[in-house]
Amino acid sequence: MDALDLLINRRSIAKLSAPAPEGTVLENIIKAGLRAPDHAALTPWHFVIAQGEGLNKLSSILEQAAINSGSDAAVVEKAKKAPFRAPMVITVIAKITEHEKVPAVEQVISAGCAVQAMQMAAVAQGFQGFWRSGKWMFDATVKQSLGVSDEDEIVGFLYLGTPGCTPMKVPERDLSKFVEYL
Ligand SMILES: Cc1cc2nc3c(=O)[nH]c(=O)nc-3n(C[C@H](O)[C@H](O)[C@H](O)COP(=O)(O)O)c2cc1C
Repeated sequence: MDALDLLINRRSIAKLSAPAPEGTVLENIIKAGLRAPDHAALTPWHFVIAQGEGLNKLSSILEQAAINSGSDAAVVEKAKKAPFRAPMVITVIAKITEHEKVPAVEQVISAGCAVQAMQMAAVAQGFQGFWRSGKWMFDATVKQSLGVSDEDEIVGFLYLGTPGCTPMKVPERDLSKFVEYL
């Protein structure tokens, strides 16, 4: 797939089914994440891959977080079901290192770039993805259960799988509304 075509025409797909990427394809996805721009070579990335039994574990973690936060039954049920929207969910974590020249926000941005790169690598290899967030990213139960320390940040849940529909048309955007020249 042509790189520019991928960057310009990519879409996210929420409807994802099995199979999930595996083997070399999955390795390429992780490698793409590890090529995110990285000020001072801090490598501020950690990936927790859930598939199969891992999805059940993630589901239990989200369910427990919803219960602990006093959510009503519908919210607990929604949290419990969330991971099963794809055959694989990769939780992407920004591992923050204190550094005099690289503030935490730069490291979070780098981890965000990793998510984008991983989604693109999935698409380039015939799979698809959807970057999700939500309040559980910031939840103490979720962070603790996934081994995320207080100073580190979950930047997203990257859902990956085989596209279950054709992507929607790319929105037409008027460049002049987004760009100006000094
Ligand atoms: C940090 C981040 C978090 C997101 N979280 C969600 C989410 O929780 N739910 C959702 O429907 N879309 C979320 N999105 C947006 C989708 O991933 C997707 O980009 C959007 O549906 C637009 O589709 P497109 O990528 O095909 O343009 C998030 C995007 C980013 C960058």
